[in-house]
Amino acid sequence: MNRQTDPHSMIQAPSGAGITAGYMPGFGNDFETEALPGALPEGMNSPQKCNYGLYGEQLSGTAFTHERPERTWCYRIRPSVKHSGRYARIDLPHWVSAPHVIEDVTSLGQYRWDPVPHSDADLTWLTGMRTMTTAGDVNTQVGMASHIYLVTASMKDAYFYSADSELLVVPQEGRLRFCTELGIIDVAPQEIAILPRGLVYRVEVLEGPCRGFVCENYGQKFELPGRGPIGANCMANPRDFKAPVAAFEDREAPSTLTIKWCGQFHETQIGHSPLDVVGWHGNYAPLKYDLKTYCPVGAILFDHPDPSIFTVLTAPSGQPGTANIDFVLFRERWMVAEDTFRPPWYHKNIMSELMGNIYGQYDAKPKGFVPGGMSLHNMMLPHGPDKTAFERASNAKLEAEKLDNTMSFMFETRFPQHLTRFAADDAPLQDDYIDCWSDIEKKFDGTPGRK
Ligand SMILES: O=C(O)Cc1cc(O)ccc1O
Ligand SMILES: [Fe+2]
Repeated sequence: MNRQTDPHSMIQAPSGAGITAGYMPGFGNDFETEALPGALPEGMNSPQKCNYGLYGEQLSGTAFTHERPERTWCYRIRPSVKHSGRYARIDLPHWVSAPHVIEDVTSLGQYRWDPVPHSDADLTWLTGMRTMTTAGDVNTQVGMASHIYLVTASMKDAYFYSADSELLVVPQEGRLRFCTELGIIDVAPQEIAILPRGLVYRVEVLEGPCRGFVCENYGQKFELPGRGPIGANCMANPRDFKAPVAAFEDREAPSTLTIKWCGQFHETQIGHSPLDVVGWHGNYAPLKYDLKTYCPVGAILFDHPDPSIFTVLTAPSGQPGTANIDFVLFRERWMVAEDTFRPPWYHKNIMSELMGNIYGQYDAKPKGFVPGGMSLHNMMLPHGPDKTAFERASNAKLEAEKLDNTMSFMFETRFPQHLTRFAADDAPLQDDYIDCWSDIEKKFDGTPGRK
């Protein structure tokens, strides 16, 4: 075991070979991992004294009485209560929580934004978060918020956790490192990270500038969708999700811990790094997932299935089949359906659809929906292919065609999404978006026959 001498570095298990992220496969597994041999007690959770003088501490992500509890036992250098214990309210005006309905902002509409540009400012994970929409209510743990992050600076002696939410991070540009209590997760575009509620972490820039999307889930955790008749394979496979191996910092340094709690931000001071968990076991852990391992299943003869066929993760709302949030991925795939209008159909949906483009071109919108850009088709508002996509798809010679150079996603929630002031006024809203449908022509002339 190598002990790093750089006070900012982490001791890494099991190789000690420096700062690299190591992972264990599986979604919802009961993991166990230790950065020093014997850090985990054998066969029990609360020995009278722990090895190495560690403190045992449980992080509960579900009620104690939940029928399938999600919790992790941490063995750490100091218990988490060892901070100043005084919380001072701070302002992060761009990170907004539901309910947040602004009187003079109209959320009813079809909206699309160009990528939010970077600025010259040094922005961290906390100061670079820009809320676009909110839905539901953070206080009752229902709904979500969508954010864009613009991050150019690492957090230094600064840590964060959200008591309000689980964060689903979808990078579009740059590479980020999440140094968490339970280990290190690195993410790049075409990967995602899931950071559970209550987990403390610091975010570092590995390669900047970084831009991406965040779905802040106020409700029940994301889980893998039941695959029903599809069976046990394809879509997202559990083994492709990776939890980090234990890694810890033994570092004395005056530090700040920021907590998001009921939509407000509070700071407290701490004299050491809180990333001091030497070993842990349990099933409540951060994860990463490579979106390129998502195996899409689709129509192999005719017609266009509902986009739920592309669900990567779903966060239940308590009403079966009606998610608080579905995370849906539109990636490269073959289009083979015969005598079929292949792009998404025109539709209205009770769910609210917020989309982001990770790279390439989306089939329903060949122009205008660009990488880093977002769109919102809110509850029960009609949308569908633009004029160009419609004409092309209804006249194309239907051969097997590979949809290449495409990766977009959707955060789809059962709740209407409300625009923030930033989304309405500051972000690059495309005022002419709805014109993409304006010259769709009337083809009906009363005579039968396909036109
Ligand atoms: O609106 C969208 O582009 C997303 C979407 C895609 C699709 O294939 C079917 C329905 C749907 O809402
Ligand atoms: Fe849609």
